[in-house]
Amino acid sequence: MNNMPHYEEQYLSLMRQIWENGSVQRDRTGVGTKALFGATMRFSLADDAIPLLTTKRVYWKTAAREMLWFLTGNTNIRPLLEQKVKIWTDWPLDRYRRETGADISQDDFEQRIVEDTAFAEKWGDLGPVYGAQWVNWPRYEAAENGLFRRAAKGIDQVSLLVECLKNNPGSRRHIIEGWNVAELDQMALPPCHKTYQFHVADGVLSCILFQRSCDLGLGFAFNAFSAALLTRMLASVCGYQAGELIWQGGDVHLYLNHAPLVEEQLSRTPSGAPKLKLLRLADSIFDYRIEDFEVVDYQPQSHISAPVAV
Ligand SMILES: Nc1nc(=O)c2c([nH]1)NC[C@@H]1CN(c3ccc(C(=O)N[C@@H](CCC(=O)O)C(=O)O)cc3)CN21
Ligand SMILES: O=c1ccn([C@H]2C[C@H](O)[C@@H](COP(=O)(O)O)O2)c(=O)[nH]1
Repeated sequence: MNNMPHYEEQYLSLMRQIWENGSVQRDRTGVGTKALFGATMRFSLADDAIPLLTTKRVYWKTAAREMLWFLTGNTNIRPLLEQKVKIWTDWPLDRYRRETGADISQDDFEQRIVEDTAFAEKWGDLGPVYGAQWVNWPRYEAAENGLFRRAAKGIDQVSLLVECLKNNPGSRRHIIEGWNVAELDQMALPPCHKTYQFHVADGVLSCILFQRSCDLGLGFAFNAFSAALLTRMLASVCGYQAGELIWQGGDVHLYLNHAPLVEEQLSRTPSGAPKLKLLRLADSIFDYRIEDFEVVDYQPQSHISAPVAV
């Protein structure tokens, strides 16, 4: 064993700092948070290292399925539910209950989305969130009489990024941006992990993720894993090694009703060095499948459940 602090110590010390010194905020959800503004964590991605939390089990396949769904450009929760991924159900369900007054259970709502195509189209869409902006950022072109119309195909930031990483590695413009100001009001939630910037140095690809708002108890574990996975997929299709994930948070918070999670997690000690294996080199960033990913040497402590603030 070496004497380097475990990568997860950064996470636990940020959690402790927020819990002890964060400012109490009345937030949008009404739950209330303790928050701190501005934080950075750095995680190595070299030699298949992956920033998975070890002080609780993280269902990384859920996060990987979500990332693959972003890359398809789909914004409907139906393909997620078909894979039993339920992390986005609360928002459409909330809207359905509000707009119809129906008293439907989450299970029944999810089943209806999977079985009824028309229902899924009407009630399962999140609006132009991540995937829509990543691979189909809307463009407008001049039409008759000085009017404009939406072009059939939007801008595929992901494909452009791959080309740019391969052909112009020294660029300082390797960015995927989710914050489309003109469409924020149509989104179920404005993007949290809003800006990804990549950097190539000596054949090594690194990523900075800027996350404007971070639910440190629940969302972070997914966001860090997903960003690392995206970096690994990009490195692989571009022929680079993966270097580092630098995570930067704006409003980083702990929901006040996460006290049991926070206290339990802060009592635990991180251990081990999980690795993410990409089992196949895909032809394109869009060709990866969940079966292509394997995590080894991951022996986390038990899962800690916590309520999600809607
Ligand atoms: N308050 C809040 N926190 C979030 O992290 C979050 C949102 N809202 N809204 C949009 C998405 C949805 N995300 C979510 C939602 C739920 C879980 C969650 O419940 N995770 C559990 C179980 C995961 C599973 O079933 O696989 C966990 O313990 O990690 C995680 C991320 C991330 N985002
Ligand atoms: O990927 C995600 C998505 C969402 N979150 C969290 C951060 C906040 O707690 C809420 C979003 O609420 P806003 O009022 O829009 O900030 O969801 C996350 O951590 N990661």
